Amino acid sequence: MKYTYLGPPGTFTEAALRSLPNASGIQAMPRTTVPAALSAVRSGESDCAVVPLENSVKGVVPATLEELVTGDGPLHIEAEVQLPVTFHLMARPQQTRGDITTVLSHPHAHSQCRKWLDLHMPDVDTVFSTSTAAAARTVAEGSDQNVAAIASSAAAQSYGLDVIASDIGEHTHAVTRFIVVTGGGTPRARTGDDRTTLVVSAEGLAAGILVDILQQFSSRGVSLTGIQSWPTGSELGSYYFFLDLEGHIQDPAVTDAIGAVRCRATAVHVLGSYPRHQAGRPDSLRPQMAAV
Ligand SMILES: O=C(O)C(=O)C[C@]1(C(=O)O)C=C[C@@H](O)C=C1
Repeated sequence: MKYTYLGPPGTFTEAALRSLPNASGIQAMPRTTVPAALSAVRSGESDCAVVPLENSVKGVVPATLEELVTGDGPLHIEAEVQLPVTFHLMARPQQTRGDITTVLSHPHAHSQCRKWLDLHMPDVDTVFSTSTAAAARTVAEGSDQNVAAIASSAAAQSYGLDVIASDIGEHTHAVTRFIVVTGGGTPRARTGDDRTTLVVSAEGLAAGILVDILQQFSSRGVSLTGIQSWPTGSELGSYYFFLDLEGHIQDPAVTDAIGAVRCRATAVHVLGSYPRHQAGRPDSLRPQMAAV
């Protein structure tokens, strides 16, 4: 099985991929951006992509949401993985904090460490990179001694950097939710502890439509675990709604609620029903995944 992921090696996304139950049979193929990892799935170059979707501190990862909501071609969420993310400041060996004038990182990682930087290194410049590991690699391979990266301990090891400040994130227990995306295929079997993700478009519909849509879930006892809006691009105030809910598309209450939403919305696209992440659950991915 070929899996593209947000690389290079050493990203948190790679750690999520390596935590999958079928990881030993995966050919991991790093890509520079989330859209590139997902495009490979659409073109058939890879079977699956692992990408970050949201973080407990800084919220949704915009590049992933945009691709799921507006990208060309079918994408299907097959599984989710939640991983703790711990950020370290790292530099070339022998560099100290006082030598550093520029800090590189992914915008999501940087914003989780901004308070620490403001307090301890208020004068450094920030340069954004495509991922935390890309930042670490740039620091390791570049000629500038005065740069540091914010990345994982795995990235420090992979690129031969020294950690010069540990655990500098705003919240020590930050968690990122990653998703495994395929180009289609059969829905995951119901486990009894599932999540369903869908995109609802209510473009051009009357005021109050969002409340009406949400009521279709609450009146049937279906809990929403997340809602994000993404602009349709047609005019200010026009949105797609990205919904996460508890339950499987085959649960009667979920089927019924989605049917009622279809009657009200302009379009409904179910992105997937899949087991909710549980720490240590060995069956987050079905064993027959290899056959997808
Ligand atoms: O850059 C990485 O290591 C990633 O896997 C990306 C990413 C993100 O997109 O949010 C993943 C988790 C962290 O919140 C920071 C960065």
